[in-house]
Amino acid sequence: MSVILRAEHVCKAFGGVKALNDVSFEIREGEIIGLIGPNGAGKTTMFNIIAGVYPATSGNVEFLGKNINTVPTHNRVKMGMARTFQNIKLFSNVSALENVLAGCHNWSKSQWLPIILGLPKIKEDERRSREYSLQMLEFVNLIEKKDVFARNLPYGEQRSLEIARALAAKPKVLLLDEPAAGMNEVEKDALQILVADIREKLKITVLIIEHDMKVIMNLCDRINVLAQGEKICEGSPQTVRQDPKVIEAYLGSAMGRRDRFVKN
Ligand SMILES: Nc1ncnc2c1ncn2[C@@H]1O[C@H](COP(=O)(O)OP(=O)(O)OP(=O)(O)O)[C@@H](O)[C@H]1O
Repeated sequence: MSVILRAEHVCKAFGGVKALNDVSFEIREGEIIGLIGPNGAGKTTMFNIIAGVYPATSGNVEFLGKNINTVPTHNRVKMGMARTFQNIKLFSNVSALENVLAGCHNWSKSQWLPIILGLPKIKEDERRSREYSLQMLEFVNLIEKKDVFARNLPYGEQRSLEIARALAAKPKVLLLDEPAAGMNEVEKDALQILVADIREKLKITVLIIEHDMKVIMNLCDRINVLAQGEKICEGSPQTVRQDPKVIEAYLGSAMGRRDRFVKN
């Protein structure tokens, strides 16, 4: 399996706060990789650097063998990177289908002038975008809700819709930022099946930030653990679960988290 995404010696400082210090890891094609750590560990900062929200202070990010340090976010999407957000960012006053359609824009060639002119090529593009969006809604089990406004969907379905919109971009890598946050146990089980299907059926590589240890341990091939901006462990769920540094980091940040590692 070839390396699809690589972070090399990434550092990020926000004023005096060192959010990331010399963090390196790589993701191979077809893997589901976890990025975990206690609150403030630097997970979202790492995600934002990978997605191009802001640059690293130093270090490199490579995607598909190319250094992307200076590639803007929208071009990373075009290259094959899509993400969801910790706080859901849907267009709340439009339908589920229209939300997913918005995710197709990076490969659909539709532009406003040809649409107004009603050119046949654009009609064909629109038809393909709509067809693909419906397929993605079906994939995340929301086809019945295609005409429902995003804001009227239950929380778990809003998260699924966000995933469908990211999938509509036809990514090679999907970045999921705390997809299980706020979900009940039934929704979490469905999420695990969905993420496994994204890898198996759509052949998309996944990087996932998640606080829910059961979800992470069940899904991931390998896990990278951050604490206070540094990578303290990398390995299989089994390795990470038993690593004293990991247990210590979680214990240090919130008493009781150790139980979650030991039991799950
Ligand atoms: N834009 C910013 N400006 C200043 N400091 C920031 C900024 N973003 C993050 N930080 C700081 O960087 C550190 C890492 O934050 P980050 O959000 O990456 O952690 P996290 O692991 O995602 O935490 P959580 O699990 O709570 O979401 C924290 O100390 C945070 O306060």
